[in-house]
Amino acid sequence: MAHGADSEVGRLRTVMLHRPGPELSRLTPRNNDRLLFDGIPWVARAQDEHDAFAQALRDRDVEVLYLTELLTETLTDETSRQIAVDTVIRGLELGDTMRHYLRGFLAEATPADLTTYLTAGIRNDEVRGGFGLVTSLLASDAFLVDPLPNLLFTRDSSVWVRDRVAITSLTMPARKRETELTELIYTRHPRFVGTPRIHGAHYEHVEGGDVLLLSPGVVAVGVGERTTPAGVERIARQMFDQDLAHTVLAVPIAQERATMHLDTICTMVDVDLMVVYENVADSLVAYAVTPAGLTESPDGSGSMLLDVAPARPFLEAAADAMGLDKVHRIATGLDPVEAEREQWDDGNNTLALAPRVAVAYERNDGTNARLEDAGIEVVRIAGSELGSGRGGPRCMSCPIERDPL
Ligand SMILES: NC(=O)NCCC[C@H](N)C(=O)O
Repeated sequence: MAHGADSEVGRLRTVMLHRPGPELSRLTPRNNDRLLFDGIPWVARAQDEHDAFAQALRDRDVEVLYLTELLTETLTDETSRQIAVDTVIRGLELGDTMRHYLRGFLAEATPADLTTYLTAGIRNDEVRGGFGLVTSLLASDAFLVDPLPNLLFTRDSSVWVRDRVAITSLTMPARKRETELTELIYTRHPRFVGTPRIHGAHYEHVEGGDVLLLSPGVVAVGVGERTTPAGVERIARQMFDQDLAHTVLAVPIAQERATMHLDTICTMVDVDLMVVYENVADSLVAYAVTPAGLTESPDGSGSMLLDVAPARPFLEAAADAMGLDKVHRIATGLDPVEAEREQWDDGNNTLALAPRVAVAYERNDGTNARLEDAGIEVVRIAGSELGSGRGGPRCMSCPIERDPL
């Protein structure tokens, strides 16, 4: 396959990252909660940490694509620019006077500048026209176009399942605009034109951090703060319909910030081995969803029926669906307090580069030691600043191509 992935651990060939940029400088103690950061990152250090992450991937022969470079290349095309501008000025903060001004202003911007406006946003005191009620009444540092600091977490705004890409449907208002950018890239960038797509931002909520490709044909989807039950139902039907999966495991997770996505609780480091947050490992369950034929309707069209098995322990249900005797697990921490600390700091959120080789934040000593005890090669990266948005190596990466298992 030209692009795509059918597992979490097949050799990683191509990945999309986002190097943190001016959008991070928009964070203040007044807006960081709304913008889903737990602190105010030191931007230059975050960039250094991210560059080291990208270099660690390149050192392993992984092709690193940057979201903003793909976007800028996409925006060299006039129709793409038009779509991007039309979409961003739909924002309801603008009012028609400012909308009219920004339409003209953004249409004149270079592709690189337009990328910056789309990602770093536009503050009220940065515009040079469109003055009126909106500019007068909004605070000078209010955003006319919100910044997207969570673009860093490319995992969530799109996900490849075999040779298709799913544009996801993000839940949190601060992140919704991210999929306007991924959709534009996957629809109009020459590298991706014609790529078959599933799901979409207009559908029920599904975020990429909740989607784990356990093995070819078996997909686990977390259901919690971000992905809804209806979202899993929607994406499961599409995956069955297009032969992308034979089993979807719907895995309820606590609707809390610490466990916002399934990949904050567990990630795969080998074909039959996961690192799992020990404090919840024994209580995680899964509902196995499988296709159960089509209903007949009078007009001859059918819709797919789903069989939903009763809840079972997650790792048992996973092993059965994957055709394995057992899925083994490595604990984030044996001591519950260490486990809680390292889970919070994304110790579970590893990015496999190949079976038994995984990138992890260096700070999670206990978890990394356990991974190494189990024979996993741990590629350590710094994440003191990157982690302030609550995401680790898996969250910060969207695999575009992995070798099939
Ligand atoms: N897959 C992930 O767990 N992504 C991390 C997303 C962090 C981001 N600040 C958010 O709250 O959405």
